[in-house]
Amino acid sequence: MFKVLVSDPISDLGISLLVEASDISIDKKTGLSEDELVQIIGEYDALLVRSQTRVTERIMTAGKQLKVIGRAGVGVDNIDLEAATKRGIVVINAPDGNTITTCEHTFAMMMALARHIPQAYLKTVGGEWDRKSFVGVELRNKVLGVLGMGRIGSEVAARAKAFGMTVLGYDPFLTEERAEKLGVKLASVEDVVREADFITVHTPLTPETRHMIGKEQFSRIKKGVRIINCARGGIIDELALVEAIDAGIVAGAAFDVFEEEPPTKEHPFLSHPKIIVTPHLGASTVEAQENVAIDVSEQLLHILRGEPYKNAVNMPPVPADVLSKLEPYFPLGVKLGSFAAQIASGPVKEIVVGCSGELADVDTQPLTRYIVQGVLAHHLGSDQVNAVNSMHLAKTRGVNIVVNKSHASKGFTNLVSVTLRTDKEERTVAGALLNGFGARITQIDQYPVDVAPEGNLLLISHNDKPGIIGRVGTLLGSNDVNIATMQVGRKLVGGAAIMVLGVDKAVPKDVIAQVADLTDLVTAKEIQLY
Ligand SMILES: NC(=O)C1=CN([C@@H]2O[C@H](COP(=O)(O)OP(=O)(O)OC[C@H]3O[C@@H](n4cnc5c(N)ncnc54)[C@H](O)[C@@H]3O)[C@@H](O)[C@H]2O)C=CC1
Ligand SMILES: O=C(O)C(=O)COP(=O)(O)O
Repeated sequence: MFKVLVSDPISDLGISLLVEASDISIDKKTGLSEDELVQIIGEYDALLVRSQTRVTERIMTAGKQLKVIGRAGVGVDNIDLEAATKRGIVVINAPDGNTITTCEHTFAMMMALARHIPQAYLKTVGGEWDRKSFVGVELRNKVLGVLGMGRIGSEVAARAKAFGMTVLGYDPFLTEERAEKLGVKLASVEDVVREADFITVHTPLTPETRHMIGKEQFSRIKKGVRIINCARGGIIDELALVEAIDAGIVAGAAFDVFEEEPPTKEHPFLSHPKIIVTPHLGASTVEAQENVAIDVSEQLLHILRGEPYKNAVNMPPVPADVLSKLEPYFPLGVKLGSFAAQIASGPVKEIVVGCSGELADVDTQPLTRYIVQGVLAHHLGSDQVNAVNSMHLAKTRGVNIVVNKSHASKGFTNLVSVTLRTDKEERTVAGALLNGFGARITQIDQYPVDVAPEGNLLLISHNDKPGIIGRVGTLLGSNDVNIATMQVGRKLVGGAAIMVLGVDKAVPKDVIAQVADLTDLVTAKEIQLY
């Protein structure tokens, strides 16, 4: 008998599959503190949650029998994935079941914002008949900027067209062809900021999306814009938004999510007349809750019964014999993928994986999964992509995967390479495991290098002229950026060259811009590999 603990409000109908299963017993205990969960989790094989329960490492350590954590929804930012993976606990989510519901909530918020419905309601039920203060705006003929064109963003775009809106879409995976299919104009964040009358965000919260609309964007944003966030708190800088509204730049905002949930009573959104809020209700419909609970219950049963399953967010199942040969290459694969994703500009259309040397005789499919994970995680968020779901995600986003194998490995026992083909360019990174030295990046584009793939790196392309290294070093030094390692690569004396610097901390954006402005510098890009 497997014991399942449901610790958040989850649809009864959705989990009827579990309730009726003869090998499952279910306990529902919602609203427990971490201490209370730690006390009881030891007897359970599975934990079923939404976003309220924070599944911490402490809870997992106490969950000695815990085999699976099911998230009835999309975001798994409330679950410590690393801790789960370390313990072999499979984390599954239900990414498709609440798409439409959240999209519809976005429209509810957009229309409530355009027509001041919450504010007008409050006055009316308070006994006032105020028809002057709440003159709204139409959606028709307005420009809607959608940042994040995944499941929810694409549905929002489709419905916006029915309202007669022009849709500008931005997503690192949005190609010209897909944009055309969706009837959306492919745009940059900058285009959206400058042109949109309404902006809605539908990305995960990642280091890249955090404050993607912040102080800097508000300084250029179209006057009178209205902003909606039904994705994750923190994508829009909350304080900068309040300032922009108070300065008369932004006309209003509608937020379902907060940087800290629940927000404190003093949170400026809660008393602002131009900001409307809901308490993370995006996924809260009868239908969505049934859908996500059914999805996650089905998978949970498969996992507990040892059957194949989908949508595992964390655990890569690799056969033992293959694992022993390939495992050392998995971290290198993720880092090569991530490195390539960080240097390539434009939506990725194709990932070409090269495995040469002894690896040519091994089933390298699991390694490919890790490389694709590295590429996709840079944009989709490292909590959403893993070696189990990376190929599926690449497929659903129309990214083609090609694998080339060869016994010739340029003097290395094994060489792994990743080439990304985007709308704009083709970029290659290769690496190997060197005896006694560990993982190394051995090639960037056409240049041979020897770089440890870790920490903060600065990739500079420049003209091979005397003095350039000194100028870069002086500029970084004067900005308190310490250079730990340096590699220079070139094909021809005096020709195009690259420099890869390992630096002790993240380099501020303005310093990178100054580096890029140096004489004989072509580009400067920071790469983070963790
Ligand atoms: N308010 C609520 O109750 C709910 C919130 N959500 C949240 O909504 C968000 C979107 O969910 P889905 O559409 O299902 O996810 P998805 O994974 O299908 O779409 C996210 C998209 O964001 C894109 N993206 C990543 N970085 C980006 C960047 N820097 N700029 C622009 N786009 C970027 C990705 O390429 C991807 O296409 C997630 O954060 C999810 O947790 C989802 C359901 C309910
Ligand atoms: O699915 C998601 O990402 C959500 O944010 C929904 O959260 P919830 O299940 O309503 O607590």
